[in-house]
Amino acid sequence: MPVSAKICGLSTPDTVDAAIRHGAAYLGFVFFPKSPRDIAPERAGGFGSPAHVGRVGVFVDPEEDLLAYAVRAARLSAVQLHGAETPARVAALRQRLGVPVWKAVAVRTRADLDAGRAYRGAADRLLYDAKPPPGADLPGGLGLRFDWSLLDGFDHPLPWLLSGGLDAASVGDAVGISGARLLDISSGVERAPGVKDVDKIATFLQATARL
Ligand SMILES: O=C(O)c1ccccc1N[C@@H]1O[C@H](COP(=O)(O)O)[C@@H](O)[C@H]1O
Repeated sequence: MPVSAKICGLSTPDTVDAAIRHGAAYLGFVFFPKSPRDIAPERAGGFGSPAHVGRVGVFVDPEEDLLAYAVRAARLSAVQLHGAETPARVAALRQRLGVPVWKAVAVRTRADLDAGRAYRGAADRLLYDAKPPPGADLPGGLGLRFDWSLLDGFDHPLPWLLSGGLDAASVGDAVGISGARLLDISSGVERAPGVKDVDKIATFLQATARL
């Protein structure tokens, strides 16, 4: 099975174009004012994309009105919830929004991975990301990794993707150790926080396509 990727935190036409041209399966847009990658829903909606490329909105404990508006304005095909959303809230939002919901699970230990089981029947997919340090400004997009070997042999409750500190140099090990078939990357294709780099996007997607 091929390995595919979501390029997250896009905010300019040239980087959206690079992600599409080099074969990203998903484009990610961050709707979180504290993030250097925050984008207005209407601006994200202005970026065209072919039907086979998904459009994922990243939110952190969002207000329902923002969510519903962003799904429409940015033409989202899925929503990624990266805060402390409970299984009940995830299930309710999934019903209300009518698009698949991905729930981020912050991982440092095996027990953290097990916490994702509570979202079976509520979320469509789990996204395993590194647990941020206490007091971090952001719950994701920090370029931090967790121990990928925790995923080796894990009995996943839902379809899943791997994120956290990926880059072109490490993606082979990340996939080999974790068994991931879908990856999510943000910092690893940037030249500064929030500034995506078209060459890094191309290199990462080319490295992923060779796996
Ligand atoms: O990218 C952000 O700014 C962000 C803000 C709030 C929640 C999640 C965010 N990004 C997600 O973080 C992971 C990992 O990113 P990185 O590759 O380690 O930089 C990824 O899932 C992004 O979707």
